[in-house]
Amino acid sequence: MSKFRGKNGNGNTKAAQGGGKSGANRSGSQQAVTTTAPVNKNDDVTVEIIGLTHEGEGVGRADGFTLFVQGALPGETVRARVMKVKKTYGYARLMEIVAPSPDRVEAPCAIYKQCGGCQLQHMDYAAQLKWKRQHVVDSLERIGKLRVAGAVGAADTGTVCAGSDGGSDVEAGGVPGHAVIVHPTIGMDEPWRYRNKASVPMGMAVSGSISGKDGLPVPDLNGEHLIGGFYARGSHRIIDMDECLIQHNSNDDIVARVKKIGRELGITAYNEETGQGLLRHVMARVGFVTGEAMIVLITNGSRIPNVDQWVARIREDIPGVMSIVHNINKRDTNVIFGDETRVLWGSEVIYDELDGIRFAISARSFYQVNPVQTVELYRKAVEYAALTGSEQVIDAYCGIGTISLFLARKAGHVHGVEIVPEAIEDAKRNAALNGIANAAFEAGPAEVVIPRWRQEGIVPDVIVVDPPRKGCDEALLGTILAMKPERVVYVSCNPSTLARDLRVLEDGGYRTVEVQPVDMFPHTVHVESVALLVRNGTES
Ligand SMILES: C[S@@+](CC[C@H](N)C(=O)[O-])C[C@H]1O[C@@H](n2cnc3c(N)ncnc32)[C@H](O)[C@@H]1O
Repeated sequence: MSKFRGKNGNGNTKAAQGGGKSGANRSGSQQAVTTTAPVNKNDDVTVEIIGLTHEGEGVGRADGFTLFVQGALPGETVRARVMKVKKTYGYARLMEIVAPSPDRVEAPCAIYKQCGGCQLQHMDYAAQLKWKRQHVVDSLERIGKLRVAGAVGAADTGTVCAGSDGGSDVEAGGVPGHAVIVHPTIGMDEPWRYRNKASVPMGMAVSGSISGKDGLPVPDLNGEHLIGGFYARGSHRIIDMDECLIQHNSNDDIVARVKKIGRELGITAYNEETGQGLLRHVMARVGFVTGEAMIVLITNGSRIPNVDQWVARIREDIPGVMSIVHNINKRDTNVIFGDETRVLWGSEVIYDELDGIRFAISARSFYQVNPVQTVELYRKAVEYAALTGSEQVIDAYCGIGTISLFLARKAGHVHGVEIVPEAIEDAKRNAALNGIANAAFEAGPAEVVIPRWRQEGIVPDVIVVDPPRKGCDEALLGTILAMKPERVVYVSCNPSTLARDLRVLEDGGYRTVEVQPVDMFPHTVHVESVALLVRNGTES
């Protein structure tokens, strides 16, 4: 039962039923019960929250009308102010928690409410893990039309699909057939300070009482100074910050010091509206095992004024930095990196280790951001591959060869493919660095390279895929079906595209046996999973 009480003097009193059986969705493609919204902008309403969207917003309903309330948890009664009303749903701002959920905790981050980086700090960690598993289950059922063992259906478990991730056009509930086991999410013992990489956007703010080194005033840039932090929720407004509780301390320290040096040298930040200004992002990366750090200055221009001073000051002020890199991005884009990268000082790469394997990582290469959980994820992928030492394995979307080298320790031969040429250079270097001779790498789109490998006669026993959020290319899925490996191991950072692709593989003759969610991103809504598929008829 959800209660909505209008308070804006428009004469409406809202009282309504909530808790329908199917998931809410913003696109309105499901049955829209109400065409005229029973609430108006600026109404203060009391809402019982019945679920959580995949973006982490609480969901309340009135007569089938849905309100999304950021910061509210399932089971809570909250007072919220209606901010936006669309035809079949609206958004409301959390004003007061009338009756809290037992899963509610105090978010420890001082800027949690403004910052868009984390979405679940207000939820107990054990509840986050449970919710993430349910998110995977929902996606498999709704999008993949898979039957999940022991699943009771999304609407009964308080999870609501927001629709924007592709879950809107199918009904809740699984289909008859084999049941997929979805394991409890593997969480962290210490779910803070887990990120090894920070990519921090830079901006300008009106100067206050900022002083430079030795208390000297910083150069006057029309009364403004350099700031840097993450974007406010749902905007490109930068929240200046010096501490992020999910970042490794080294990254916080680096970004804070680089900002300070930048201020003292009179560096301007790029303004995405005018296209003027220099510094766009500062990226800091640290090897958890080695302690080696890399700094990347991403600028809107080829020349950094006082570059020698920059480098000298960074080296002087920040111990542990092994690599200072400059990347040039002059484009009007949200993409962080441009195409031109050069080393300003030190090494082109830093090193880190995962499960005893050493990796060289260059500025633009993908490297999982949570190394503790990465080891869990990769061990599970290797377990699912069930290698005996003789198998031919393809690792598609291999990045710098991380999973490939884990697999190579147990396989006959691993063929890795990745679209970023620098990452493939790193992968080759990494194989050599670890004395691994049974792994070869090729740069190019997986959907082009793997069909060619097929023509060349490569017959894989196992194919591992770890695509970006958009999932596997259709042509690649077709090639996997044509190559008929005994096992497919699918590593995914997006349950929606995972479910979509599992359906294609199931229809092509594979059976999804089990899925293991892994919490790579505590306190955010993101969840990583690894799925095992076997070819029908190859396993009882
Ligand atoms: C989620 S990351 C996984 C990387 C690696 N498996 C790891 O765990 O570090 C996805 C990778 O796919 C690469 N990629 C994106 N599109 C691709 C494509 N069409 N073909 C091959 N690689 C691609 C990206 O550059 C990125 O390195």
